[in-house]
Amino acid sequence: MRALKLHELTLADRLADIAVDALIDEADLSPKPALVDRRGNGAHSDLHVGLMHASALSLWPMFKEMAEAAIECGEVGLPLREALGRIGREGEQAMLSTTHGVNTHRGAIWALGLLTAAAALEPQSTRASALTLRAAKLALLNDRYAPQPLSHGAQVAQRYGARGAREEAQLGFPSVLQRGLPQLHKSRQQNAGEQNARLDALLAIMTDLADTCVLYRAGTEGLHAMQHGAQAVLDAGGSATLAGRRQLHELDHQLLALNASPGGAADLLAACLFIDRLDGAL
Ligand SMILES: CC(C)(COP(=O)(O)OP(=O)(O)OC[C@H]1O[C@@H](n2cnc3c(N)ncnc32)[C@H](O[C@H]2O[C@H](COP(=O)(O)OP(=O)(O)OP(=O)(O)O)[C@@H](O)[C@H]2O)[C@@H]1O)[C@@H](O)C(=O)NCCC(=O)NCCS
Ligand SMILES: Nc1ncnc2[nH]cnc12
Repeated sequence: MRALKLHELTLADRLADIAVDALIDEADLSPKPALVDRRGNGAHSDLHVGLMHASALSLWPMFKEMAEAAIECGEVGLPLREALGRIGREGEQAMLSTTHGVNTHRGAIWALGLLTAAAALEPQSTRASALTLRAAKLALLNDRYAPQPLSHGAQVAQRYGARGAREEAQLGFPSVLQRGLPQLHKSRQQNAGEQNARLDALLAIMTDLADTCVLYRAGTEGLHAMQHGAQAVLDAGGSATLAGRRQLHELDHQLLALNASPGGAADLLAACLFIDRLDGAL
């Protein structure tokens, strides 16, 4: 059989590769506070890094199908939004059957699904601001077939009036654009090293996010601990410094004690890594 050459990969193949790579890089990044990483399962009794990898890989066909739907539709509109909703729901089922029912990547399916479709629509225009604007326009469209389950996010919205994953996308991913990506670039410029730069980007996202996972598990006490603790690491010089590492260690302990897992921030770090990796890749 003839070997497949790299240039024969389709745009949809390459976007699915980049999305899955972003998820695997997020899972592997260590030490993340109270999240699953290479050290252990963080605040999750039912997760480990191998399951995060398996979950990420199970989503490759879904990301490819989302990119193909965007190429076929050719524009932001209801047909594409509803196709993404259907493909996303099927992807969630693939994820749940891989993880035996554990929600590993629901938020990531949403964020990376929108960004993958936005990139496939205009592969020559993947600058962060243009890409997130197209993704936001998609997120603002109402999928008529979306079920309205009483998700953790919906319960938290009722209880605290918090903005969740839907609003983050509809606003054009401000946590990624205004926090994660600038911090990633800043820490790289300061020669923090790639892993520390990614940790700093995660912490920057955590400083301001209304993470519905944290709110659901640990209420406003958990959210304040996450936001203030993340800011304290950055104020101490970031994860590449000794003082910053001490603060990071402290944050890990505090969040574990509160059972507060910043899963939404982890998904948005994956979105950040996806956008970063798109630069010049298509
Ligand atoms: C439009 C949807 C986002 C609707 O989903 P939902 O109503 O569920 O919205 P949220 O709960 O607000 O968010 C969904 C997931 O997004 C992550 N997230 C949380 N906060 C934010 C935030 N502020 N910004 C961005 N993203 C956020 C989070 O995902 C992570 O949490 C997972 C674990 O959470 P949970 O299930 O609560 O698990 P545990 O606490 O561990 O449970 P227990 O052990 O206690 O039982 C974690 O793995 C991360 O993934 C939220 O879960 C959208 O999802 C939707 O409509 N989907 C349907 C189909 C569709 O359209 N798909 C996309 C097409 S592009
Ligand atoms: N590394 C991680 N740990 C726990 N929940 C997550 N959701 C997405 N990534 C996660």
